[in-house]
Amino acid sequence: MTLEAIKYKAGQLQILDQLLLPGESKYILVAGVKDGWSAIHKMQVRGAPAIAIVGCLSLVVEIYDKQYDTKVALEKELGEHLQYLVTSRPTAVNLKLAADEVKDLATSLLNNETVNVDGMKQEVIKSIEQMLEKDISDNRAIGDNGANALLKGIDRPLKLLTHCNTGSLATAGYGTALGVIRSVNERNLLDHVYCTETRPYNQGARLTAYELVHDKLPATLVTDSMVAALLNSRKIDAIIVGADRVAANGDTANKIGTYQMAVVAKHHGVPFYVAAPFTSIDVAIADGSYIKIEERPEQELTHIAGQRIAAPGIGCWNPAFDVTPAELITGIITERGVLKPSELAEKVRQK
Ligand SMILES: CSC[C@H]1O[C@H](OP(=O)(O)O)[C@H](O)[C@@H]1O
Repeated sequence: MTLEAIKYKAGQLQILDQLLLPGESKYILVAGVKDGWSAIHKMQVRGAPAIAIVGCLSLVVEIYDKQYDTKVALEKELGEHLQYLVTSRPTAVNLKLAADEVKDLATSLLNNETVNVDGMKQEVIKSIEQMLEKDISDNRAIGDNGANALLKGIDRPLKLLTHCNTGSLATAGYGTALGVIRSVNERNLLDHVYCTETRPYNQGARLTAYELVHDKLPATLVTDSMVAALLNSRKIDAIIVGADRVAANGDTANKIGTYQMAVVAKHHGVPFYVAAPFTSIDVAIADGSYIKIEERPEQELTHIAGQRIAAPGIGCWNPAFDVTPAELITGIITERGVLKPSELAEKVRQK
């Protein structure tokens, strides 16, 4: 079993085809931005941070062996590729923020007369390659900050519930919400983790269960519809989920089903945490009403592994995400600490 979603070295990029998991562990080559766009759009690679890293690394693959006559030509091509890549999936903000950073770097290098075109290309490649290590270090920090928050005032093992997949298969490694669960376990204070199957793409049943079994964590798979019964019958200490886009007021877009879990958590007095790096926070939007929610093909709802499970002819609605209002969120666990939703915008501006 492998948990490395992304394999990159010196301009060569491969991704673990997550559409085949858990049955088959197969890497596919990403030979440039068209492959990158397609792999993200088809969800062969998914997860907000992983989408940003694979999108940008596909750009590195695209330009790695190319020669450019001028910095203007290089900057123009970078902008065109990045504009294309960000159309692969609309809800997670990470790829857009990463693309903006690369574009800003390219513009800065274009205007720096001490840098030639080859130097500009190498600087852009280096900045993107660094995203891999930074994501892993961010996730480790999120894990520690989250474990500290969940265990504050508690000296017994925890029962936790999570949704979708937020582990090594959604990031460059370790994970966000699943990283917190890993950090709690590293302190020998994880009693049990419950993961939802996360219909219709089944990231929980196919991917999170895969990671939990790989790590030999005490875990139980439940259906999305069991969350209320689970909180009503077993003492769950906290729910912890990931994020695809957090607005300035703390409203959070995450996998469909997250919102109703937050409502149930409120009803049962269970703390509800979002774990996300600052690369998932979009202070350019005031609240969750501005977040575009991706709608996916109905086949993802009507079929499982190519087998039809829904009556032919039935209409379908398949939003991939929903928005949890900030007032239902206990805290947002980031690499820079655990923030109340109301503290977010100021903390991000402090950069
Ligand atoms: C670590 S962010 C993971 C985030 O992304 C997932 O969505 P998808 O599988 O459609 O890319 C889900 O919302 C997770 O919380």
